Amino acid sequence: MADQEFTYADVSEHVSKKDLFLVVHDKVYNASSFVDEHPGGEEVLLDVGGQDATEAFEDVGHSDEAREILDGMLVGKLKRQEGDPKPKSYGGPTAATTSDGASSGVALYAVILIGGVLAFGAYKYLQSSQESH
Ligand code: HEM
Repeated sequence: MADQEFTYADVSEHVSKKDLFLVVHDKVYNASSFVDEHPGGEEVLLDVGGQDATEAFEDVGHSDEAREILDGMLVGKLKRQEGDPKPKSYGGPTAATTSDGASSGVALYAVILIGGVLAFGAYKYLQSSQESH
């Protein structure tokens, strides 16, 4: 049963609470038995029913236990077809923000440093021009 292949069209037919399929990392899961038990609430699962839930699932940073529950609900693989949405590539929750944060941090540091050097230069200049009188 878990070797079965589903297209997006197949998956998108299972969107009710009693019959809820979702896709995580190109695998198809039947989450109907779990909807009522989900600690994050049934609403979020119903929201991604019949769709690719990879991003939503990974964004939350689910535990290994959550992944085991997911494994237990596996019904098959997603069969991609032309015209399907692209696979969601997932680089981790902080991959993009970390590098952004680092570069703007360096820029800020440079501005402070240059400002400090200029102020020190001006101070020295004023001092020396006062002494020469
Ligand atoms: C069928 C797929 C899913 C399974 C098996 C699952 C399972 C779990 C489990 C076991 C927890 C408890 C905390 C943990 O162990 O990480 C949890 C929490 C949570 N889940 Fe899911 N989840 C699924 C899909 C989703 C999706 C698609 C969302 C969408 C945003 C979501 C949102 C949340 C949130 C917000 C919490 C935190 C609840 C809290 O701590 O109050 N989950 N989930």
